[in-house]
Amino acid sequence: MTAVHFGAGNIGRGFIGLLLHEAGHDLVFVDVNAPLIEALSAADAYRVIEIGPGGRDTVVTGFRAINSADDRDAAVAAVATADIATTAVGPTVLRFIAPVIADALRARPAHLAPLIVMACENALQATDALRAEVEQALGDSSEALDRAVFANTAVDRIVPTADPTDGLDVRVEPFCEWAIESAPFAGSVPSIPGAHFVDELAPYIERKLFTVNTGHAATAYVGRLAGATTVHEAIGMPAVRDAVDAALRETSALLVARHGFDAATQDAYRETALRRFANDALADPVERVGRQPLRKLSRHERLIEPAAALAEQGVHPVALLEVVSAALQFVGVAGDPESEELAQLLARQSAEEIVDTVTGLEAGHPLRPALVDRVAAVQRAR
Ligand SMILES: NC(=O)c1ccc[n+]([C@@H]2O[C@H](COP(=O)([O-])OP(=O)(O)OC[C@H]3O[C@@H](n4cnc5c(N)ncnc54)[C@H](O)[C@@H]3O)[C@@H](O)[C@H]2O)c1
Ligand SMILES: O=P(O)(O)OC[C@@H](O)[C@@H](O)[C@H](O)[C@H](O)CO
Repeated sequence: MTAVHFGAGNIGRGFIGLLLHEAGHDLVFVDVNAPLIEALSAADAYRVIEIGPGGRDTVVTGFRAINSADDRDAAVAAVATADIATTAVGPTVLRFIAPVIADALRARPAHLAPLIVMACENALQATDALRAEVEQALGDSSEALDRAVFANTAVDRIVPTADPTDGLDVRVEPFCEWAIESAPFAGSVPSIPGAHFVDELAPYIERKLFTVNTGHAATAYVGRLAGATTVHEAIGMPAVRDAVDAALRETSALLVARHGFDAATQDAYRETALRRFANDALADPVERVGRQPLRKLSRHERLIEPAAALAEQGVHPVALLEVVSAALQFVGVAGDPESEELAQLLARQSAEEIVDTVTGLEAGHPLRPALVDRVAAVQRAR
């Protein structure tokens, strides 16, 4: 069995690659980072090191690596005969992966079972988004889509920015969860012991995105303004913790109402997330967790989506709006082009325009007046 994984970064090596290896797959990592591909090609093993209470080490073997920027044909050929193709490249990169998968489906031998495609990104319905890009890339040959099964997933494991001295080894938190929707497999789900299959993914991905990622983003944005450099340092500051806790109580109320979670179970899930953020062994920089503020402030992401849904129910999401204000101040971050773009937008556009271009919130939406006020206040303070 062979699995091709796009994106040999933190989650690629430290989570998805590991679980597919443990499921018995030979791995093919596809990436565009030349030094990383060279290092993987020269190695026959790397370690996944769990840091924090209960952590263990695992060795991953049985992989090869392809630089799709240099040898696109090799990437297409690998996917064309693989059993599984996964991605962990970031939601904004999926459109660059799609043409490779499209060409692989065109070339896929007819006798092979459908390719299982799963995007493992922090976004709602990321695999559906990838499928739409693949369909567009296929153009007139869209019948080739039948040679694949597309399944949405929710992935959860904090993997901080790699320490350059670790080489290919990856430091990860002990916790992990990979939920995969079962419906696309029509009763014949693949064997991935580290993952679990669920009838309906929406409750899982929304709970994860609007608890772990909303809380993480809140910790990073509010913490950075308070002078913290890491997530654990930030969550250790009482004022930051209160702000994060308040935002997560708002999203918890939404999740309980929307998906019928037991309130006590959601409370425990929220507390677990806060404990995970406090893992000082991770030393996770606030810049990694806050990265790409424009993506994180977009309409269906971890801040605006729950705030908008609450406003639609007549609830004023005051704590989430505090986090949005902090996110709007994630400017001047070296190596993050979205941080620079945000600064430019704040300088050049009106508050109304920024709400349109950054958050995409509809005209007449009940959250809009408060959001415009928040943007204007951040602009005035600059
Ligand atoms: N790190 C975490 O804690 C974590 C946890 C859960 C989910 N995620 C999600 O996983 C995804 C990846 O995050 P990460 O932290 O591993 O990022 P990362 O930057 O460590 O890895 C991304 C990799 O994708 C590669 N890449 C970029 N463009 C590519 C292309 N066109 N083709 C192939 N590879 C390409 C990069 O070179 C990089 O190696 C994101 O969607 C993120 O939200 C991350
Ligand atoms: O990867 P992002 O940029 O969407 O979000 C940053 C972090 O919140 C995220 O990577 C978490 O560490 C992860 O989602 C935990 O499962």
